[in-house]
Amino acid sequence: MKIISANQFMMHNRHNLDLTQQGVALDDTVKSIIDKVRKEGDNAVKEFTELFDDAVIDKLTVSDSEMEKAKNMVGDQFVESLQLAAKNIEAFHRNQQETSWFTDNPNGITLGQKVTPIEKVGIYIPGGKANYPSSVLMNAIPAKIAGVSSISIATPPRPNGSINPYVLVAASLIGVNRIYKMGGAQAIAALSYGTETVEKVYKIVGPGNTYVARAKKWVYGDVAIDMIAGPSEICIIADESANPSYVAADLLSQAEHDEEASAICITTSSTLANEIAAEVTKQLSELERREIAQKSIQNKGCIILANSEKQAFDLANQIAPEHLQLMVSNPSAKLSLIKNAGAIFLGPFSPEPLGDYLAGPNHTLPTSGTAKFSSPLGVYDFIKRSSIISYSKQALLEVADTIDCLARTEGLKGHAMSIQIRRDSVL
Ligand SMILES: NC(=O)c1ccc[n+]([C@@H]2O[C@H](COP(=O)([O-])OP(=O)(O)OC[C@H]3O[C@@H](n4cnc5c(N)ncnc54)[C@H](O)[C@@H]3O)[C@@H](O)[C@H]2O)c1
Ligand SMILES: N[C@H](CO)Cc1c[nH]c[nH+]1
Ligand SMILES: [Zn+2]
Repeated sequence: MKIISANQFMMHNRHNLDLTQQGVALDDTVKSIIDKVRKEGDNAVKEFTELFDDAVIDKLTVSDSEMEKAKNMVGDQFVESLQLAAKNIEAFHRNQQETSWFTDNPNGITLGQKVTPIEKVGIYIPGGKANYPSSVLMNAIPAKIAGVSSISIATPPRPNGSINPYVLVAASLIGVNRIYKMGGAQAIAALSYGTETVEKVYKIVGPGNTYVARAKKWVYGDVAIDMIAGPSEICIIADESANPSYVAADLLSQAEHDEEASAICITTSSTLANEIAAEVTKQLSELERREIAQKSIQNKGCIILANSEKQAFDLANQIAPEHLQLMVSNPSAKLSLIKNAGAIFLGPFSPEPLGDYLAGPNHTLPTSGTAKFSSPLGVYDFIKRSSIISYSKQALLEVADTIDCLARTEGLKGHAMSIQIRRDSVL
């Protein structure tokens, strides 16, 4: 793993931003997939599924018998683990529930905000390079708590046309309405615009690779999206108190997701930097997904040698990583230095995978620097708010002249008339 200075990192990043050709090619691919699915519906989805997932699909939906078969394929330990994770995720997300509120004033004015669940939601569950039953829990549980009545899952099929049984069992545990065998940009397009089989949804949530993340960006506006939740990222700020083997393991935990994943460590200690680099090499050789992790470490991984603690935190805020681990002494005292991160893990015994599976907070998190303005997925992503305004006759008469003045100033006589007609009818 390369060790570079903060300046080298900044230069490299600037250089990377200039490499827009890659982004343009990705956009062209994604846009052409979306257009074809809009025009040709199911047939296009099936064509892309054959091309990208190597699977020939007859029916796009998972049948009841496939669900039953999946339940017989998974072991008790998995189901028990899933149940414990679900319990923690539900308990955490219940705190995010929002309710309608109304303010009643004595002069006949009632104002308020009505909270309504979004009716139809599509959840993308990745499935290209790994299987993510945990993402089913992370996305479907907050949707259920919010009261979404129609939940559709889209996830890519395996080459034999089936869906991973662990994903199906997780979906059955939470109770979703339908599961579609489709992945990538074609799934995002089908959920956004509908096809003969796929029901159009109002909002799409869930993580995915660069094709999925980019497709969500392109359909935004025709449907809502949660955020850009693309290839996984971890940034670890470590000081001399950190155990290099823990740091290396945590970096690799995210590198193994995808060649496009990013694993970065920032430290002021060159001794620690060398120890972490050596550990990464050692632990890489023990990984099953060695090739993916190795490419990710080569492409996007680095250890940055900062010249001060302030520079370390400034850099982390600039990167705005999906996951930020503080492997420093007294980590909670440093929380106030962090402005941008999807999830923050404090101390040596709060490693990132704890959050991926079990702790309770959501693992669907903003990537690519979007933690500067986005939050983790939550119950709040599955609701919308409507304002409530109710005035009595008397209350309206008292403000009629004020509204009249403002409306006429804007040159909107129709607005003024709407008030005047009421005032004149009661005077
Ligand atoms: N940010 C988060 O919250 C979060 C959470 C979990 C996982 N992730 C990320 O999700 C991603 C999962 O990726 P994955 O690949 O395993 O599954 P995926 O389901 O996201 O992607 C697989 C799909 O990508 C499409 N695809 C692949 N190659 C293509 C090509 N050349 N042209 C067009 N389309 C192509 C195919 O349609 C395929 O079905 C990883 O990057 C992981 O790090 C992120
Ligand atoms: N680390 C991923 C989010 O970037 C979530 C995940 C699911 N399973 C394992 N990891
Ligand atoms: Zn992970």
